[in-house]
Amino acid sequence: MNTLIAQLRHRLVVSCQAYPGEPMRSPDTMRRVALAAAHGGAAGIRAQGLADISAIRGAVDLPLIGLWKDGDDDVFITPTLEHALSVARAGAHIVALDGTARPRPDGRTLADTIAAVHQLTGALVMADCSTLAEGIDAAAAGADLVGTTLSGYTAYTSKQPGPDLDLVARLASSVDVPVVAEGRIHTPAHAAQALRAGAWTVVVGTAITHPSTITGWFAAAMASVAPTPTNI
Ligand SMILES: CC(=O)N[C@H](C=O)[C@@H](O)[C@H](O)[C@H](O)COP(=O)(O)O
Repeated sequence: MNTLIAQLRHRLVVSCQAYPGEPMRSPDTMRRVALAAAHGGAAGIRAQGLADISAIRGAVDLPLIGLWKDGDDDVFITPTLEHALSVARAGAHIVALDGTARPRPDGRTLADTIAAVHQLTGALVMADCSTLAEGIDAAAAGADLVGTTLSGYTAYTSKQPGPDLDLVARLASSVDVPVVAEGRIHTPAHAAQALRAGAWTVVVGTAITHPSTITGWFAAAMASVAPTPTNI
């Protein structure tokens, strides 16, 4: 077992991402968010974009999962081999890439892409999948970890309000590589359920590192309470 993967066993990975146009979209801000997550007990960090990956790698001494979201195509998470090599060279220990069966913009297969990342960089590969079949195929294609990241984000999967724990459980009993529970893990209880379902590690993003969304959750819950004469 690779030591980085062993370090993540039953531990929390915090995804530190801000989206285009958002106030927190800056490598230095994400570096600080990652440091805060490390301070709070995160065992690993997931980060998007070469500048963020590089800034976080220089500051936080934890396993780093890197990705590069690019393009308007269906396949947008580290869509090509060139993206994957850049992510590894920016400092990611683990390159997260689209692990679905959809055609990739550079025409390479998932297996070729994974083999080239291994050969040329020595980084590990996490395949972001949306179904059981994709996870099984990604493991067979050489992925070091398979994640449920894309469940609910492909045209052929439906988005549940919470995490896809059923997919976590079915993957965990079907593949020999560690399963990463990721996507809509919004509470500590969800994270514990994901471990019970067989996840090796759990990635939490929005619920820890995206204040705009979290603020929206609180505001919506409060807006749904109609004022009464006693609380006006
Ligand atoms: C589908 C997609 O693009 N997922 C991205 C992958 O890196 C991120 O936007 C998510 O924040 C991440 O997966 C963590 O999930 P959540 O924020 O739900 O805890």
